[in-house]
Amino acid sequence: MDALIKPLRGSKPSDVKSNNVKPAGFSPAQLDPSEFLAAVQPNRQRPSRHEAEGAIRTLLSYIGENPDREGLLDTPRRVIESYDEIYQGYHQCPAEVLNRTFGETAGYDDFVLVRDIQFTSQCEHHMMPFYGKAHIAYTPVERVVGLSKLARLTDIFARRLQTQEHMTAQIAAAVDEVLKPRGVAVMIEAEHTCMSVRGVAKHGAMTFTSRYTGVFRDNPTEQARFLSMVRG
Ligand SMILES: Nc1nc2c(ncn2[C@@H]2O[C@H](COP(=O)(O)OP(=O)(O)OP(=O)(O)O)[C@@H](O)[C@H]2O)c(=O)[nH]1
Ligand SMILES: [Zn+2]
Repeated sequence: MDALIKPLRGSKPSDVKSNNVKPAGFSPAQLDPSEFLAAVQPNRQRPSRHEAEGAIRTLLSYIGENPDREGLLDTPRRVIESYDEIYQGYHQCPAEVLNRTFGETAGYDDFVLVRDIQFTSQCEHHMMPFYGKAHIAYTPVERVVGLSKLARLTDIFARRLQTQEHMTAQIAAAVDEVLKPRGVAVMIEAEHTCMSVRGVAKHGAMTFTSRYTGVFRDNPTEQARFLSMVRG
């Protein structure tokens, strides 16, 4: 558990010398929560910022551009800065945000649902955005977590290269592992730009994924209540 509470990496995204980051491989059968939370592989050499900006110059040349023309001179810097932002989840610890809980709940024992948590993530196949809403419910045992922390948790996993299935499972595993509730339900609905602005080019197609544990998995009534509240 200690390893989950500590930040995944000690370094900031802007550090020049630090370990490389890489999402763990995912197979749907992989149910060990610690696997979901250990999302980075330490001890890999991370390229310097200068090298990363050089890679963007290479890409600019590849698409047929002149990286030395005035309008593109600062583009490699901007792109790497935007990468630091949209991939900052590799440097944040899911367990840390869920650690602060409150015990004065006057015996509240129903589930807590935070619906419509908007997020943007990046698909790991094309490095293109997918975006939508996450709905997260859990049935607390004595202590509850601050509501904003479920949104922060969503962002931590969204700000990594993802598949929607992996992100759904990771959120559920993190809540399960850290809060140890009676059950967790996570549903994500999202549009993938790799499917709308390129390739098959189907605008508006929405993908739904869900993951249930504990009472939401075992009790059809709880699952139905969750679904009806998510649908509003
Ligand atoms: N299951 C899953 N698939 C995804 C996700 N994001 C993107 N994909 C899909 O990943 C697949 C990659 O397929 P490939 O055939 O390897 O790549 P591609 O030639 O670019 O595929 P097309 O998108 O069909 O042009 C595509 O079908 C994408 O729609 C996701 O979150 N989950
Ligand atoms: Zn994609």
